[in-house]
Amino acid sequence: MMEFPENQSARPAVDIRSLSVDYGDLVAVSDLTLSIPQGEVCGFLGPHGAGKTSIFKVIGGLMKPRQGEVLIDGGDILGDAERIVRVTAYLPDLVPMPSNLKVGEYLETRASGLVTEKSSEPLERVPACLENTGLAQLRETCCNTLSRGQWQRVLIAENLLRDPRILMLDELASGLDAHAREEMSLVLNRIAQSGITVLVSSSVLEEIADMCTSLCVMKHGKLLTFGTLAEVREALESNKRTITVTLLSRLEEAAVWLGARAVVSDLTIKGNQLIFSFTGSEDAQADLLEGMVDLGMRIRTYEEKASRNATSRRITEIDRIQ
Ligand SMILES: Nc1ncnc2c1ncn2[C@@H]1O[C@H](COP(=O)(O)OP(=O)(O)OP(=O)(O)O)[C@@H](O)[C@H]1O
Repeated sequence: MMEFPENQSARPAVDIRSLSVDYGDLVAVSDLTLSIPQGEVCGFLGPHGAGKTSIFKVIGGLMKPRQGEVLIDGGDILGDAERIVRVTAYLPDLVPMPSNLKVGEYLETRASGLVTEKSSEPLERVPACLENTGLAQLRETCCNTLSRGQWQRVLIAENLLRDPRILMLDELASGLDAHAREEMSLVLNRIAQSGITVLVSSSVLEEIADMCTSLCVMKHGKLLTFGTLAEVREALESNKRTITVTLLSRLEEAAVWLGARAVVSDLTIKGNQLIFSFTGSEDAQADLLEGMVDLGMRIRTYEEKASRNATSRRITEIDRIQ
């Protein structure tokens, strides 16, 4: 039988396998497996503490995981510091602005400091990076007069100087208005179309929904769901139900315990009732009830309702999983 060469385009750009990240006893990321195709703008969505930054730091070589692999274009990068520097770029949240440099000067200064195989390369890339981030008109503008969105784009341009394969942007869209988000969306999609895979993190779906081609929803270090916006919406909403538990005692304690479960969201206390949304399998729901009983909670009633109008819900309501 004739053998075909390996299909390069079918290979994921980022292949995360069984990744776990700890800080001492605290598990920040738990057994995460995820494949992201090339050219995606993939949003990592989850509440604070979900593990998003930890994943970016591992991929960017800033910390080592307890276990797992991260394959970029098919090769594991975690043991190869040189390759990590070559193929990944990580832009953390809140990078201060330089006071007195113009945008062009700033990028040229940063490019001159970069060591690559050909030292002239990053400098030569400055005009293209300005163009790709929609900053060509702002080349002569002082950095300290830029809006937050414009400054973020300068930082993206800076990260593109090294021509990475993966660009990771932590909390990129926080504090941007609708117009700035729209500009950012155009820039990120242009970068993705050039073959660079873009990973963006946020705790608010609305901030990144329009700029992402796929979403990875996380909570407590675990992957809840991964897919396109429409798929993620459907998965979350079709599986979501509202549970009302009436307790005879230990209401506050039960609320804290339930609030820490990845499958529970929107928890409210009303009289002696706990009302919350549940997103998970039937087994997970049975486990939850068993856990409450094991903890000694005295349950008088337990009622479940499917979420109403699931398909007509607005995108912003997915935020409630957080
Ligand atoms: N340096 C650290 N030392 C100890 N624990 C840490 C450290 N950094 C993060 N953590 C903990 O690891 C967990 C995951 O944090 P991480 O920053 O990865 O989440 P995140 O989803 O990016 O949150 P945020 O949106 O707040 O940045 C949290 O419980 C956090 O408190």
